[in-house]
Amino acid sequence: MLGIIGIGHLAAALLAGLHRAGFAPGEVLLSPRGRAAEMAVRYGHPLARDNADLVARCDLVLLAVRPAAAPGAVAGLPWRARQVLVSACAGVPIAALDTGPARRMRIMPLTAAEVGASPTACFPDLPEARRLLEALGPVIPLTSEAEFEIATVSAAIYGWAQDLIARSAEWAAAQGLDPLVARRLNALTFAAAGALIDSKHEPMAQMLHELVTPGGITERGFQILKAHDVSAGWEAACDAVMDKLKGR
Ligand SMILES: O=C(O)[C@@H]1CCC=N1
Repeated sequence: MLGIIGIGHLAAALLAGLHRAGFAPGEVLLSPRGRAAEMAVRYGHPLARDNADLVARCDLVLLAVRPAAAPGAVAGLPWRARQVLVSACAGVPIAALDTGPARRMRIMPLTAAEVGASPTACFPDLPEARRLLEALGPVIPLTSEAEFEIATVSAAIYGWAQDLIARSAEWAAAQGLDPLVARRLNALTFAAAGALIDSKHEPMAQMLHELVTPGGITERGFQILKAHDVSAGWEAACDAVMDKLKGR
């Protein structure tokens, strides 16, 4: 059975993704706090008495509490060998999670798991968690915890991408486009850029070069973005996220 400790926004998205992928009510046990009661009613999953009860009854335990609470949430529970803890807590090193004989892995799912579209970074890639991860979207295995940490920055980029979509849609709506049309157009435009790049192997710079018509509209916008040093700001934001992750 899969147990989930920490039923907040992320777990709610993951539960929706699991439901969509066909996980049955009897396959998932929820720790009783946060939004657990609401999720139990929505999907029919039972509630554990407490975290010790959950760990005693589950082979796979997903941890989705706030990072600062992660070490305390797993310490002192009745962990056994052949059990796996899957931590979705950004920036919390494996070494900070004391699970005794149970194995540990880290994942960084996105809330798009709700629609089966989360590219979920993981380290190490333990087969016991494969069915769980594949239910959420494409699995991106990393080969070291240092690599995984770099991949974790994408979870912040995901938020910035949503902000760019929101601002582009708001701009278009302010110009007179129907707000729902603007929202859909911009969401699908960002998704389209990602889908094309992910489907090809040619250098991204070459793809962009082919896209940008000399003297055209994309080039005009790039001139303004460059004048505002947007690329430098973006890189500085990524650096700051990395520093924060390392400080946890
Ligand atoms: O902002 C955060 O720290 C978490 C990780 C990625 C999204 N939310």
